[in-house]
Amino acid sequence: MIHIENAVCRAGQKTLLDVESLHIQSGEHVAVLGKNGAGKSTLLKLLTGFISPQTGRVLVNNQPVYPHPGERKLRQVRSQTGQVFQGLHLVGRLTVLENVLIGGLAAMPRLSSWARLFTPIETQKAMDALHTVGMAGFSGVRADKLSGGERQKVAVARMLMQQPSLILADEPTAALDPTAARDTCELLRRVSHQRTLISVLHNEALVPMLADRVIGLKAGKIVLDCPVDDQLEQRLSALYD
Ligand SMILES: Nc1ncnc2c1ncn2[C@@H]1O[C@H](COP(=O)(O)OP(=O)(O)OP(=O)(O)O)[C@@H](O)[C@H]1O
Repeated sequence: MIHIENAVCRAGQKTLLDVESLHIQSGEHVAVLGKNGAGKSTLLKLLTGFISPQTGRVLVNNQPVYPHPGERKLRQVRSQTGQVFQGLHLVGRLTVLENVLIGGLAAMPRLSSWARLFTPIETQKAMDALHTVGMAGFSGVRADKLSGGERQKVAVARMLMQQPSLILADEPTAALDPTAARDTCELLRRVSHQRTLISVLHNEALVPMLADRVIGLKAGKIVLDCPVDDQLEQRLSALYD
C-alpha cells in the first residue's frame, strides 16, 4: 500500500531523506526509530505530500503522492490518512465533541465542510468515536480543560472520524506520563486493527505495543528494517551510535 522509490528530499545542500526503496503492506504496523534529526518526521511528511522529494516516486494507497498528482487527488489521499502527532492541537475553546466533528471535515463534501454544518449522523459518528476512546462522558467539556492524556484520546477520536486506512503517529506519547503513554499506545493499537499504522517513537519500550516491524533511520537513510523480536534491543544499539 506504500511504495517509495529513490526519493531524495533536500533543503539547500542538506539531504533530509534519501530512501532507495521502502514497501509497506496494507495492515502492517511499523515503528520508525532514529536519533533526533534522522529524518523520521520528514518520512511521514513525505507520505502526506507536505514535503516533496526532488526525485523518485511515492505511492500511498497505491495512489501517487509524488510526482505531484494535483491538489484534488492529493486531498483524496490525505483524507484517507489519519494523523496523531506530538502535542496535537485541539481547539481549546471548542468542546470535545466539536473537536471530534472537525476531524470529519476532510471527508465531507466541500460545501458542508466550509459551512461547518454537521448532520445528526455525523454527530452520532463523533459520539461513537468518543465511546471508542472512552471519552464520551467528556463530549461537552471544553478541550482546554483536559489533561494531556485525555487530549490525546480525543485526538485519536478526531482522527477516527476520517475512517483512515493509514494512521501516522509522530511521537504520540511525547509529553505524556508513563501511564498515559501506555494507555495511548493501547488505544492506538486497538484502533489500528486492520489498518496500516506507522509510528515514530523514541521510547523503545513502547515499540512492541505498536509495531511488528522496525525501520531505523540514520542521517536520512534506512539503515535497519527488521521484525520486532528478541534481537531488537541489540539491533537498535547501532542506530544511536
Ligand atoms: N523544511 C526544512 N528545511 C530545512 N531543514 C529541515 C526542514 N525540515 C527538517 N529539516 C532538517 O532535516 C533533518 C530531519 O528532520 P526531521 O524532523 O525529519 O527529524 P526527526 O528524525 O523527526 O527528528 P526528531 O526526533 O528531533 O523529531 C533535521 O536536521 C532538520 O533540522
